[in-house]
Amino acid sequence: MATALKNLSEYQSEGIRDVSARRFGIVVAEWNHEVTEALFEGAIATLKQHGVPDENVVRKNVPGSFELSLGGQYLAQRPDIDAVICLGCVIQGETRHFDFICSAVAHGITEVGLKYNKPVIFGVLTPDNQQQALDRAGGKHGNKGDEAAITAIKMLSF
Ligand SMILES: Nc1c(NC[C@H](O)[C@H](O)[C@H](O)CO)[nH]c(=O)[nH]c1=O
Ligand SMILES: CC(=O)[C@@H](O)COP(=O)(O)O
Repeated sequence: MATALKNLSEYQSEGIRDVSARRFGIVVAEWNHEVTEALFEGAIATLKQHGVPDENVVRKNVPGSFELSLGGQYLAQRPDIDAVICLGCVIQGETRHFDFICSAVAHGITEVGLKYNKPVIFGVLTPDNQQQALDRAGGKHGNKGDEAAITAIKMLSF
């Protein structure tokens, strides 16, 4: 279902376990920081709503979304972190660079989760333009950061 037909911040809550004692890593790409900071605010707010204290969250920044895979791996390999949330925003430009970044980071984040056998969440927006990004970072379509955080929580409830 396209995002335009659903709200990223709405979710079914049945089956969610208590995660207040679990520890989360959040990796935030600095590119398009207005958007990625909004994603982070959504993610941290969602974790707090589920009882996760600030001290149970480790935040690290990376330059761009391409680096989310390695940043996510740095955190996923830590025995004191139960799940990793990767937040980024890759906006289509004039060239095919967008395609290479999006493909690399999607595959990279997937590989990290499988390698370390723990949730590593793809919280990366891949819009055509800035407005589409803002609409999905606390705008009319909700917040991808909320979705990424609740996805991490649900995977820890597996
Ligand atoms: N254009 C965007 C980038 N580009 C930078 C890459 O992510 C990477 O940091 C660089 O290629 C060096 O390895 N990153 C984004 O997150 N969003 C963009 O729109
Ligand atoms: C996704 C990108 O790297 C992109 O913003 C770069 O823009 P361009 O393709 O016009 O060089």
